[in-house]
Amino acid sequence: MGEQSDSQMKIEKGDYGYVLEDVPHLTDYIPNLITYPNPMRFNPAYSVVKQYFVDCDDTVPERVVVHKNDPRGVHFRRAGPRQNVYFLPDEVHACVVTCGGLCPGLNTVIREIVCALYHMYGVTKVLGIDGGYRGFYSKNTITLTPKFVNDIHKRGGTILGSSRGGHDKSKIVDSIQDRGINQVYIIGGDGTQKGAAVIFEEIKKRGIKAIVAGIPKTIDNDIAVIDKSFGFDTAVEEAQRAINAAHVEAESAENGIGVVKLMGRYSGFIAMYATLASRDVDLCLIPESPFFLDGEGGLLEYVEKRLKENGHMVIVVAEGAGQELVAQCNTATAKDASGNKLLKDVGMWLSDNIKSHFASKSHMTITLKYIDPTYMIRAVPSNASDNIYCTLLAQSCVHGAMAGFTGFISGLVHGRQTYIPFSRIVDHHNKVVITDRMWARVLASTNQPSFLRPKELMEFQNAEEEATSQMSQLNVDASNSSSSGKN
Ligand SMILES: Nc1ncnc2c1ncn2[C@@H]1O[C@H](COP(=O)(O)OP(=O)(O)O)[C@@H](O)[C@H]1O
Ligand SMILES: O=P(O)(O)OC[C@H]1O[C@](O)(COP(=O)(O)O)[C@@H](O)[C@@H]1O
Ligand SMILES: [Mg+2]
Repeated sequence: MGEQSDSQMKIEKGDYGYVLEDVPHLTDYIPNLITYPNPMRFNPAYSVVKQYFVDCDDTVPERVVVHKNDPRGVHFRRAGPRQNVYFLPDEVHACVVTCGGLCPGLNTVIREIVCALYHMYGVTKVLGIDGGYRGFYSKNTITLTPKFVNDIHKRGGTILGSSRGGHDKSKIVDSIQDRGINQVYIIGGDGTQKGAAVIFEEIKKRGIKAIVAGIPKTIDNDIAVIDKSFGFDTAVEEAQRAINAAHVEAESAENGIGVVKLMGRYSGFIAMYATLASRDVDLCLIPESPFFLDGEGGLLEYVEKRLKENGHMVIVVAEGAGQELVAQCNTATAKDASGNKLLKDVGMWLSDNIKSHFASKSHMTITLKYIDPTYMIRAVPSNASDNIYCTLLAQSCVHGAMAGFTGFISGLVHGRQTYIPFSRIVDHHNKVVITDRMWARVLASTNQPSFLRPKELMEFQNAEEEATSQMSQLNVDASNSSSSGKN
């Protein structure tokens, strides 16, 4: 664990500032590989589709809102089946592993990888790795067939099990080599994909003809570049049940307060979208937006005001919100087996603080109910729209592997399936931008104060401006260095 991959970015430049951030291919390190016609050509379901195969030059832009004279900017390779493949069906020995925290849709992704391999490419050797990365070297494998995975998308969790920690590069690659595995499908979040990048580098170093392909997973929806992560829709939907319960409890008591804690370690996407969807929330707290409790303009003043106005209120708090405040009264820090910081329970802390604030106010008795549905949300099966999304991600991943691409994740960019290099998603977390329109919509819907003093607001706006200008500069640089044409 904790190793860095040393993968060099594969960049191709074109006219008008066009940049392709490409993904590695088996032929980068194994020359003269034989190709075969894609077996889908002979599949009655797909052979009727006009232009079913993706043109090898198709790419997808990272930015779609542009000005007239902007350079064309960064692009990713479009995912999908290719005319030719680098594996014969009988030659493929695939495996699937799930790592990190649970997320709705894991089973659907497993199911669809197995079914795509079997039904689209005629592959019949697919193994499940039991219990995350450590399962490669410490557990027996599970044979995966379409029959075995037939119903699993209706269940939450992962039939393969998952874990944190246990990433031992040499043991994992030894196991891949010893078993003759040549397609490794790795489903997991940023930590998992860092581990996948390390495995890819080692496989390349050993010169093995084996693909490493990732499917990004996190319920927090904070993976960079992609439109959204699978399971996020389901999580937002499921969060409504908790918010509804909090609202019912709050409404039924005099000065009732319902507090709901939702997941979001570094980002408040679930809290933000669940709040916007619900319309019953009066206060939404996320890690990206600082707040304070006491004094003028503080959270407790707002709670008091809202109760006086409305007689009840609902608060949604993301687990990573206000951690610096919680840490002031509880400084112990611990990490999980993967090295992620373990968070303090902000929901409990907030509830205690609200209760003790009102305990000293005899004229205002409150009833506060704290609901922590986090693991209940994570454990549900994916909803219909996530099921379709998981299917497309899994199929794209299999197409990419059969076409010989490796060291990539499949992800949706502006509604198109793409192949993205590991390095683009592991070094950066998406965050809610609190100077953006979406957060403004939340503030408008809850009517909560922003808790930002003018100086803090200026700092946020400046940071945002700087990030935007850095992005523009990157595009100008890309444009300048490629103005001489393709290289
Ligand atoms: N920098 C890293 N290098 C190699 N493996 C890592 C790295 N970070 C995390 N991992 C491994 O990835 C797996 C999942 O990581 P974790 O952070 O728990 O979840 P997630 O993938 O959801 O972010 C664990 O088995 C962990 O050991
Ligand atoms: O209790 P666990 O299993 O460590 O999971 C808690 C964490 O998992 C998450 O749901 C998602 O994290 P990962 O994407 O890294 O798995 C976080 O929101 C949460 O902090
Ligand atoms: Mg993570």
